[in-house]
Amino acid sequence: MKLKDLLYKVELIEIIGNVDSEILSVEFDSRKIQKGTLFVAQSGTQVDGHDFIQKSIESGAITIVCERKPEEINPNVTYVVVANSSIALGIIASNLYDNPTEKLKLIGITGTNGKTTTSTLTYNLLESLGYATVLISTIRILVHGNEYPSSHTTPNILTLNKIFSEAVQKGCEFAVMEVSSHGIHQNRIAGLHFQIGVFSNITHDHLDYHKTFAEYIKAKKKFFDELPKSALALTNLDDKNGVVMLQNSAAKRYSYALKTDADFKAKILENQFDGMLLLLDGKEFWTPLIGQFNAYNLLAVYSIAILLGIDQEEVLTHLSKLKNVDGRFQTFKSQGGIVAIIDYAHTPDALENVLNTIQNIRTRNEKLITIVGCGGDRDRTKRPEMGKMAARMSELAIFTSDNPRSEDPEEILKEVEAGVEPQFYNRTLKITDRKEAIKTAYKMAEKGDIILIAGKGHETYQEIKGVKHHFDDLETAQELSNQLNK
Ligand SMILES: CC(=O)N[C@H]1[C@@H](OP(=O)(O)OP(=O)(O)OC[C@H]2O[C@@H](n3ccc(=O)[nH]c3=O)[C@H](O)[C@@H]2O)O[C@H](CO)[C@@H](O)[C@@H]1O[C@H](C)C(=O)N[C@@H](C)C(=O)N[C@H](CCC(=O)O)C(=O)O
Ligand SMILES: Nc1ncnc2c1ncn2[C@@H]1O[C@H](COP(=O)(O)OP(=O)(O)OP(=O)(O)O)[C@@H](O)[C@H]1O
Ligand SMILES: N[C@H](CCC[C@H](N)C(=O)O)C(=O)O
Ligand SMILES: [Mg+2]
Repeated sequence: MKLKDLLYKVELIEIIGNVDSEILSVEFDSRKIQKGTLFVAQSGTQVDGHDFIQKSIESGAITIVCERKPEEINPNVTYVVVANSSIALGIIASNLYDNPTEKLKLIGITGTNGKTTTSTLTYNLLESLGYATVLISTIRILVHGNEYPSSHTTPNILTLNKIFSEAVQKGCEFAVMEVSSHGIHQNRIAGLHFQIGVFSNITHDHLDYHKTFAEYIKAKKKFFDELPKSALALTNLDDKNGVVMLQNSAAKRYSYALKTDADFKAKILENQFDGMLLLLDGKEFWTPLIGQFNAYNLLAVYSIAILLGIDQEEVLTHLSKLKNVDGRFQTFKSQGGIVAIIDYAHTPDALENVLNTIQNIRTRNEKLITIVGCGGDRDRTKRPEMGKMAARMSELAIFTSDNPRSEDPEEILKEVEAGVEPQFYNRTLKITDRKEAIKTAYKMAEKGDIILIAGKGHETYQEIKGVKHHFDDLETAQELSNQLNK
């Protein structure tokens, strides 16, 4: 594509050189440059891409998009100076792939918890209704059933446009994606054309990155601030920040809630281990999904479908057939009658929600054993909070490793244990090896007891010092319960 076509709608400060050159590829990483590449230099959390401009030219870059021109100008290279490189990259990426999101109805879901669940359920609903759809999620990327590798909750903007463009070619009509706060803050969604923006909730997470809760809220709010007038914005009014999120949005506003008046409402009539009976927008509705948080997720999915103009009866019929998302309150009953619950709760709020859900359903004639840990190189302030919740709300809490990454697992666990209230000290154990922790839980459990294995959900690895070792909570629970005849 010609450089001038790629730069259409990019806010330019200065151009040095020829804009008629033919660009063969676009990259933001100097290590991936080939001949004829346009390199976008952007500053990051570790290094500044501007420091790699020279290297990228040596590797074949013929155009540099940057915020500051280098001191030395190469006469064979075109320099495009912009105010913000990552926003420019978003617009260039859209142009490169012929603006695919203008041809799709794109739904973006943001919030601390519930993004994967809500986006996956929305994808499953739309597909079951017969609409070809794209899903971009933490667990998987699906283009009308075809799976692509997924490494981030919100991939980079080049990958996103590439996938959306393939989706358009395959005839997809809808796209649903998770929008993470990192993604918003780093402009990984710049230039995308959203039809609906959804806010689920905001609680404690990622303060290592955003520093303060106010900055974290600001990052999420930016998504709604930037939605166009033609878009719809849907918020959860039961969340303290549900109103604030949309207050500066030009989009048409809608709301959902369980506890207050809203455009879309639901009420839990029955909540059991095998499902829930809901009153959804005035209609009784049975779902195999469990727990209040899933009532929110289902209500959000229902609202999205209605806002997309799909018939209510059809939506309810297909919605009631949707099953749990992998690793989200996934239950496994062993031959000895012990119930394991595998859940991705990795924030204090999610852990509290899951424990509350279990408390509301259990008979209390049984023990609840919670196995939990906290990730390394992630928000450390979550650790004592999660330790406190697990010990307070279970008969036994076993603290164990959850992707220690570059950190010492023992040190992470000390920070988790530090949150335990003194009256509950005798309810906790520390078993650093996750498999040993699960084994101990099964050894101590009897028929009818519940083991909550939290934090890793669908993950199939344990990341230690840069190496991902195979580890799967569900698989391990199945294997050990069998081995122990439990
Ligand atoms: C903290 C963070 O989000 N980092 C992301 C960010 O990297 P960065 O800003 O650190 O990049 P950097 O290394 O400083 O480099 C700056 C620039 O120089 C370029 N560079 C760098 C080196 C070089 O030799 N040449 C070169 O050109 C880089 O390509 C980049 O453009 O931009 C990269 C490219 O898009 C991401 O891969 C990377 O994700 C890292 C791996 C990551 O772990 N991110 C997590 C925290 C994340 O994004 N998580 C959220 C979900 C969180 C949640 O809600 O639970 C997600 O959306 O997945
Ligand atoms: N609507 C919700 N409100 C609060 N907690 C929820 C909600 N939905 C799910 N959870 C809890 O949070 C965990 C993570 O859910 P999910 O993966 O859907 O969230 P996410 O926002 O995609 O997370 P991530 O940011 O890590 O991608 C679940 O395992 C469950 O414990
Ligand atoms: N998207 C989240 C997932 C955390 C999952 C937990 N298992 C961990 O590794 O901390 C993150 O990267 O912070
Ligand atoms: Mg997710």
